[in-house]
Amino acid sequence: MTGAPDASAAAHEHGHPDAPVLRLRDARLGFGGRTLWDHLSLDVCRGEFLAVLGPNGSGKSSLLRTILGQQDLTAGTIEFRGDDVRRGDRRIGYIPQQKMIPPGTPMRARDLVALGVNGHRFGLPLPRRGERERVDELLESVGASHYANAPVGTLSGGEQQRLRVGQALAGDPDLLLCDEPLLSLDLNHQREVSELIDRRRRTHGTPVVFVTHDVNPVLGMVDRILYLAGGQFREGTPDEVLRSDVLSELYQTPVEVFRSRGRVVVMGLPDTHDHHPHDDTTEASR
Ligand SMILES: Nc1ncnc2c1ncn2[C@@H]1O[C@H](COP(=O)(O)OP(=O)(O)OP(=O)(O)O)[C@@H](O)[C@H]1O
Repeated sequence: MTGAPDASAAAHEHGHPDAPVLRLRDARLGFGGRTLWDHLSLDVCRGEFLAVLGPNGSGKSSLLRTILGQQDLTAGTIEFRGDDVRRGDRRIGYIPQQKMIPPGTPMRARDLVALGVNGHRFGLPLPRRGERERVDELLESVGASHYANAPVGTLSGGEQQRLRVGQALAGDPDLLLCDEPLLSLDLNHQREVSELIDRRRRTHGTPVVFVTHDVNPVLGMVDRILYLAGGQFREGTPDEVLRSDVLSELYQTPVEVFRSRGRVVVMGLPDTHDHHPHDDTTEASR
């Protein structure tokens, strides 16, 4: 070490534009006798797209819950913008799995987005006029203006999911958490919704933590992968992690990773209790 100023250390000071937005140090999460992940140290910086992969039950959603302050770590620390995470922080936007809203639900498309703006659960409501303009702006930003007044239960899964993206952007978030937001969407809607998320990252630098079983729809956007399995994890670029040797070591069984036409295909995944039961070949990462 020299006496010269350490630029990378300075950049990690809270308030510095390059300081990590999210920082975990030596983090562990376990339930009962089971450890989901341990010694997890991770920085997520502005503009980054982190995909979180792994089989069922590996702790992907639980990781999001710790970031949302809904789940305490068993050990270690987690900070969002230099402070301990706290529940209900509006600076974190959350996009859940797409679940169909039943027809007949007495709510228009714009009402779903408005929930993110007028914040039934958070803070003071905006004046109605400002609220309406903000909702219009958000509807426009997710390409949903033309169905703004439609009953939400009559919309397709992809249309509803656009609204959830709009709702998540309402608080002008500094971090976007996505929990399998493309699940059960067709390929076109997968592309549209993932592009909306990626656009926010590119225009505002909002980092994205994206939980998914299938990395392929977002492979071109992903900077880094956190792959959880069997109480262990691997972290790195897609080229560093999505490799036969790395995943074989992680799963402790031979796994083969192929690239085909820009897609990742993983073969030989163990048929464990926490793995999707129906296949041992998948285009992705289960
Ligand atoms: N509060 C809790 N108490 C006890 N066990 C829990 C709790 N929350 C989660 N678990 C367990 O931790 C494991 C990981 O759950 P989690 O939902 O994070 O997995 P996941 O990787 O998101 O799985 P999936 O892909 O199926 O959504 C599961 O076995 C779950 O039952």
